[in-house]
Amino acid sequence: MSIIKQGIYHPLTETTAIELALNLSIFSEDAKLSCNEIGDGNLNLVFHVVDTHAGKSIIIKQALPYAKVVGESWPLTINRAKIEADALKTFGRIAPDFVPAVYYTDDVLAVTVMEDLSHLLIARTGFINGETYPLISTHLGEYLAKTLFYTSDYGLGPTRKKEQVQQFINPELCKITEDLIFTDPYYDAETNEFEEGLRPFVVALWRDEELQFHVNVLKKTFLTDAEVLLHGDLHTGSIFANNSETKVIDPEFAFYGPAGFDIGQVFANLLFQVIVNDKKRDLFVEHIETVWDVFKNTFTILWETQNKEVLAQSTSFISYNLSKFFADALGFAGCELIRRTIGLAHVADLDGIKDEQTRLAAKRKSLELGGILIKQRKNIKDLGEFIEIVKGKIN
Ligand SMILES: Nc1ncnc2c1ncn2[C@@H]1O[C@H](COP(=O)(O)OP(=O)(O)O)[C@@H](O)[C@H]1O
Ligand SMILES: CSC[C@H]1O[C@H](OP(=O)(O)O)[C@H](O)[C@@H]1O
Repeated sequence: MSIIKQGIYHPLTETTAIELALNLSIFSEDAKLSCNEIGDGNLNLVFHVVDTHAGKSIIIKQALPYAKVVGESWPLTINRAKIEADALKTFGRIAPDFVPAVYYTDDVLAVTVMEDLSHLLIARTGFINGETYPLISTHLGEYLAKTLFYTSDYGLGPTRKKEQVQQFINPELCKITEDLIFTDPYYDAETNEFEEGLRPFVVALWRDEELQFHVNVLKKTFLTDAEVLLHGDLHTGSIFANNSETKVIDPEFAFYGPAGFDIGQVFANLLFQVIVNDKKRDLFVEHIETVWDVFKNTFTILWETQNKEVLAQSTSFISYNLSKFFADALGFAGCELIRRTIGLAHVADLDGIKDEQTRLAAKRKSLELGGILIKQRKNIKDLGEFIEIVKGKIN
């Protein structure tokens, strides 16, 4: 008898996840499946279902009706599973090399069944273990250029674009970002978490009116600039990699926002390695340079060859757009550095440093660099100047 209740949402267990997998005809009827719940993110359940005999496996991801990291006291729409599945399909059509295949979705169960990427490692974990993934920045530059161009008015045309804006309305997940990235770190909010050794720097940050003005401006950009379909949470914990492949997962925060947001999150999460990884610092600086160079070159080619807007193809207009994306990206990178240091959701790059003084020094650099990028973003004229500022702050 089936133990999956039809037409009703309920959280899966390892047993019911196997039953669901068998019902999908991905495995043979007599397959002996094993299943482990492997979710280590803040929000969802992730089941790894394996048929060892046939050498086949899948991932079943399910949204819970609350944020897993906090519990049932933080209710959260399960519609995020549909947003994530739709975004994976959209980005998968645009940049198939960099996105896991989606095999099946169920909006009632809030389930997405997708390609198992277990042969790769989460990039943040790989970096902390000493990997540098030589192709990751080339791949991310191409992924960003394609997804951000082909979902814009210029790549999609204004009518299709408006339909997609509607499809990806995602207020509850956006509100998390609005609070955790653009609001809570800048006052004494309950959600903040930081070590006492940082308190004098955090209090100074709460009193910094110039910083708050610029964060307000960046938040307004995030709230109002519906430029492109964003991944919306593009940190190195949302990227699987090895030395030849890169795959971007977990776009449940997808919505139409400013292109610089995804680019800035990539910059910031590479900057954490620039800050903490003394031995391989230069390689991570090069990764940041490569992300921007590949993004800029690929985006420019797409703009010049695929543009749906007759009048948009002037050098001055592409240059205007790239300058806006760059300045926004620097500001959003600054916000990500600060919120991952003192806000609710931290990063293992910083928190995993065992020695207290080394850890506090790294966190101070993250806060200082974040503040500079937020305040100076419009004065930093190019990539070279950005890198000079980073090196000046870190060394
Ligand atoms: N397609 C996949 N293949 C293999 N493992 C995956 C896959 N998707 C997610 N995982 C595993 O589950 C973890 C949590 O997934 P993620 O999508 O980041 O969840 P959350 O939305 O809760 O942050 C990842 O860190 C990874 O270990
Ligand atoms: C309560 S959500 C906090 C934080 O978690 C999300 O990350 P992930 O789903 O990758 O674990 C996102 O970054 C949110 O800001």
